[in-house]
Amino acid sequence: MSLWVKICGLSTPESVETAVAAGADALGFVLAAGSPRTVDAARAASLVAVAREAGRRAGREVETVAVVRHQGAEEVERIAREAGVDAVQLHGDEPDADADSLRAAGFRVIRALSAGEYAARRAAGWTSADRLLLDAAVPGSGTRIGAEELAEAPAGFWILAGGLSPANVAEAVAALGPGGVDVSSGVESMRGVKDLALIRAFIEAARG
Ligand SMILES: O=C(O)c1ccccc1NCC(=O)[C@H](O)[C@H](O)COP(=O)(O)O
Repeated sequence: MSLWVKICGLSTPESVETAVAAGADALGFVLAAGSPRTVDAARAASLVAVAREAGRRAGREVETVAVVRHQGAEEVERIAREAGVDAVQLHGDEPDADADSLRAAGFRVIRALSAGEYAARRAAGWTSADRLLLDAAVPGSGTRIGAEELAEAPAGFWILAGGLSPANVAEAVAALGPGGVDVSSGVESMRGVKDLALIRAFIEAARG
C-alpha cells in the first residue's frame, strides 16, 4: 500500500495546489495560536475550498486537517466546523473525552503524541480509536524522533512526524516502518514559508 503523506502548516493557495498536484493525501492547517503558520478559521476555510477543487481536478479526495493545541473540545468543534475540515489533529494534553466528542461530532481525529508520551501511555495500557501521530516534543520545530526514543513502534497504522525532509524521509520510513508521514519545517525555505519545490521533492522521496 502506498505511504500516506500529509503536508502540514499550509497557509497559501499555491502551496495547497502544489501539495495536491504532487499527490499529498492530507493537508494540515495550523489553527493553534502562536505559530508562524497559524491561520484563522476563515482563512483555513478558503484553503479547504482550494484543496477540494484541486482534489476534484486530480480525481481524488484530499483530507483536510485542523491542527489544534490546548483548546477545549467545544472550541475545536466550532473552529473545525467554520474551517470545514474533515479531521482534527490534537497536539495538546486533550483528554480522551475530547477526542470522543469530536469523533461523535463527525470529525476524524489524529492524536499527536511525543515518543515519550506515547511510551508512557502504552505502558499504562492506553489504546485509542484514533490515528496516532508520533512527533517531536515540540511540534512543528523540525526536530527528529530517533529510533532510540521509539523503543517499540506502534502496531498497525501510525504516522511519523518531526524533522522529516526530502533528504531523510525514505531512510526514516525504512528504519521505523510507519504507514504515513507528516512534514512541515522540512518543506519550508524559512520558518512558516512553504517551498513548492521541496513539497514536490518530499512527496516523491517519501513514495520513492
Ligand atoms: O507547526 C506548528 O507550528 C504547530 C504548532 C502547534 C501545534 C502543532 C504544530 N505543527 C504540527 C506539524 O506541523 C506537524 O504535525 C509536525 O509537528 C511536524 O513538524 P515538523 O517537525 O516541522 O516537520
